[in-house]
Amino acid sequence: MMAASVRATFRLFQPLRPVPPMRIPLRQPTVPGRTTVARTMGVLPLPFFSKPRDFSLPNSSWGPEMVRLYEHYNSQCEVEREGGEKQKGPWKRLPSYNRVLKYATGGVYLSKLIQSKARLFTRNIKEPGASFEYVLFDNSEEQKCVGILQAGHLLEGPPGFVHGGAIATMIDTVTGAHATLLSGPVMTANLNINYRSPIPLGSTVVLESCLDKKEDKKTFVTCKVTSSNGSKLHSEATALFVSISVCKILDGV
Ligand SMILES: CCCCCCCCCCCC(=O)SCCNC(=O)CCNC(=O)[C@H](O)C(C)(C)COP(=O)(O)OP(=O)(O)OC[C@H]1O[C@@H](n2cnc3c(N)ncnc32)[C@H](O)[C@@H]1OP(=O)(O)O
Repeated sequence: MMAASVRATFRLFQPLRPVPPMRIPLRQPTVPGRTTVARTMGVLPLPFFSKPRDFSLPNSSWGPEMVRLYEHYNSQCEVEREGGEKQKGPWKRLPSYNRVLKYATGGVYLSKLIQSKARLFTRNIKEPGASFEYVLFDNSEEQKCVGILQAGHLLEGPPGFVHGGAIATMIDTVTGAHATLLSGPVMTANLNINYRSPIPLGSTVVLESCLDKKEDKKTFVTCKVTSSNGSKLHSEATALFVSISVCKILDGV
């Protein structure tokens, strides 16, 4: 029963809403004479009431190429018809938050404390521009998903260039989001990357994920990472995502 209602709200594997956070202890000393209600309000987590931050919106760290590409796709999310009426365009920007719903146990050994502190790997560094600055756009008609990435100074691998693991992370993120939109909840089963040319630290690159084929539980996608003007191929990848049942996530097995 519980699983069914959770399943309904968990459609599309939505990691998009904030988690009602854990109760946190009062930092200030308890005021003598406060009512029970007032004391309860005192320990209610503030973020519960606030709107979650969408990390895929422009910020001051974005360079001109990042902004240009964002505007290129964002302008195609809504198009103006004759007569000035607006309608949905071919692309859709995917919002991005740093926490996911915690219906899943994430493994039976994961403590409540760890769960309350969990953050999405690609969104866990607060300083704007320091690590992964990215935004995803989806084109369902063309079965394509595009990621625009500005790689910050904390992603260094070889001196002056982006770490291969960081590139893999972003390929997994773009293809994973794409496969989720195509097939519902999935896990990465296989990710195969050819690194063709290094990505300069601080530069902006484009990741393009395309559906290759779908076979039963399997969704195969390909991904190319190119320079912002498309002239240089940095990496190419193939990925296999296997559909999983929501119960698998819920039960942590
Ligand atoms: C807007 C949204 C944003 C969403 C934003 C999300 C972005 C982040 C995305 C990050 C995604 C991740 O990092 S996920 C984390 C990394 N991945 C994992 O930890 C996965 C660990 N592995 C597993 O849990 C499991 O092995 C699974 C789920 C992958 C598969 O297990 P299963 O469900 O039991 O499936 P199983 O029956 O064995 O296999 C089904 C079919 O797939 C094939 N198959 C299974 N594994 C493989 C494999 N490695 N290579 C080839 N083929 C395989 C089998 O042969 C079979 O084919 P046939 O016989 O039917 O032909």
